[in-house]
Amino acid sequence: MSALEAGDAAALHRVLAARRDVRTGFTTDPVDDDVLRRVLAAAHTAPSVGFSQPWDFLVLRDDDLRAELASLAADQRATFAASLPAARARAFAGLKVEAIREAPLGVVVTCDPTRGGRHVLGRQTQPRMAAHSVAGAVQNLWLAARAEGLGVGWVSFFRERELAALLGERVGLPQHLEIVAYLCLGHVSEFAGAPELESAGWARRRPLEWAVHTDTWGNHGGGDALDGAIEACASIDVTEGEAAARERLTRMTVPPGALGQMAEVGVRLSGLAGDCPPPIPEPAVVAVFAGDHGVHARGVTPWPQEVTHQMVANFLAGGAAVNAFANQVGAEVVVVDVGVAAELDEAPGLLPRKVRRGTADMTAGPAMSREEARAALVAGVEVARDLVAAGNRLLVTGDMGIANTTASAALVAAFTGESPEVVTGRGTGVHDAMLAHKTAVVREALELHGLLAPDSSEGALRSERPAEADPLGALAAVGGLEIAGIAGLLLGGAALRTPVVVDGVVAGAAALVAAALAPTASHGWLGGHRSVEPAHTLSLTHLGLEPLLDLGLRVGEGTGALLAAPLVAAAARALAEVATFDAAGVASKDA
Ligand SMILES: O=C(O)c1ccc[n+]([C@@H]2O[C@H](COP(=O)([O-])O)[C@@H](O)[C@H]2O)c1
Ligand SMILES: Cc1cc2nc[nH]c2cc1C
Repeated sequence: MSALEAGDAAALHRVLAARRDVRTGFTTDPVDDDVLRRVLAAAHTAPSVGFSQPWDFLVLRDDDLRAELASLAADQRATFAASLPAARARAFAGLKVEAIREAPLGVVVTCDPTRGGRHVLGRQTQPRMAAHSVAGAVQNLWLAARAEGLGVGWVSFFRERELAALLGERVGLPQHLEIVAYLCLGHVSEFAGAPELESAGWARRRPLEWAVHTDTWGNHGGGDALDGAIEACASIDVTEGEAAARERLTRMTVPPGALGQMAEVGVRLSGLAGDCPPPIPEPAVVAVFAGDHGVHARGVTPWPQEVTHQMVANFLAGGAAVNAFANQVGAEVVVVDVGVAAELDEAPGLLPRKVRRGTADMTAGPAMSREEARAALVAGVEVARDLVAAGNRLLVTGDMGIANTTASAALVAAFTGESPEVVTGRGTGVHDAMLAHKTAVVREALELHGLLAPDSSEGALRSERPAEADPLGALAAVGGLEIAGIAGLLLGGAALRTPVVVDGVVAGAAALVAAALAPTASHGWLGGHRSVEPAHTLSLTHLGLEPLLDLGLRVGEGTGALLAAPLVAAAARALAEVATFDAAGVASKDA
């Protein structure tokens, strides 16, 4: 008998679903004092650490003061806008982030971290519980306001101490208080059906399943993120979208076939989307997966292993080739540490997902365990999910890992059946003697793990490909953590019907692993460029991917794929924007 009446429970869920963070559409209608009191009373019933009730509510009506607050927020808005990649900045320009002047009331919700003295139950171990309690009060306020038909917008475009100082000066706000929320509150012309940021395409709602872990972290009800991605890839059916694109291409005001490879990219994007025109694949983000390699000890590269983490620092500081190219094409750069040997300091843009500190030497045993290979794949799928939920519509693979062209060559040999002599390349620029040694090391590793195709010395494409039967085993034996992460990104992107641009030889090796795990996933991938590494061309051919660019690049990091990103977007735009012969009144050619 303790549950609410069915109607009351349903009403509660309706309020939860109908609550919006409101930034547009406030009206000038005054808020009735009784209504405001009910809303604040709801906030005051929130749970709090040790029943300390650390909140206070400062109700602001003064127009001049609110105008000053709005100008503080405008400064922070400008700072944020200046930090954004071009495509994001364009989208942000159309978003409203506060209604400080338009809403008739401002409510500053504070937290007194000292309230109750020394012995607040539960706060001595977790001091942040005081502020968390205040956030609970804000949520109560928000829901009660919605039930009363009042809109609330929580504005965080403030530097907290700057806001506190201004409020201290103007209205006597005590300076020992923390400011948890500035809320715009008032009547609204309507409540939107979905969050404004979702409707604007800024971000997407994450499915509940991704957020729920049962018994073990990562178990989302019968499987992990990799299982989920592989299952979702199995249902990719490109037939309708491709057919619609091919049909539209025949009616577009260009001579038949004149769009060349751009048409094929448009067809591919439409196939993946199941629709034509496909969504414009912007904004783009490059995820640079970084890891070290035990095989480095065998002298397969002229560079010291520390260059991996030094280059990661360079990416995060914005000083690498990937940053320059990302700036040029308006993409974001994130770095994912799946296996760098060094400990990395926290930094904006760094996703710490270390599975282990570098792999082991693949010529002495497996580079990693199957569990570790799987964990890095899962990390890649989860990075794809997070980046897509954050609003990205094009994923670009990137890699950093000294000695990873050795691991990539070994994987490409194992998946294509080609010989070590054919697949092994010069990587960062090894000289002839080192190339011969590197090739021998690749052969040794493949032999040790039973991954060498029986007749692979002859160099032709082999029918017997030992890795196909056990892709995870091959990845664990001769792969790399960043290669596994990229394979996960490729699967995660395809699973979400979000195209992924494949970079150089390392991404090519990862794509072979991913395609062996989920063959239909490759419908979601585009060949960004052709690297000079021989293993790259072999993997692209094997996967049926036609590279968009051939610039003689061998940088890695995602550089070549980034340069191709605008071409991918242009292919989608052509399908959306090029008029048909009928619509434009252009005569089609005589039969
Ligand atoms: O992308 C490519 O095709 C490519 C070709 C040669 C080298 N690389 C990069 O160079 C590093 C590995 O080279 P190496 O010689 O140490 O194996 C690694 O960080 C890769 O991103 C990348
Ligand atoms: C300098 C340098 C930059 C790189 N970027 C990707 N791999 C790299 C390897 C080296 C050595």
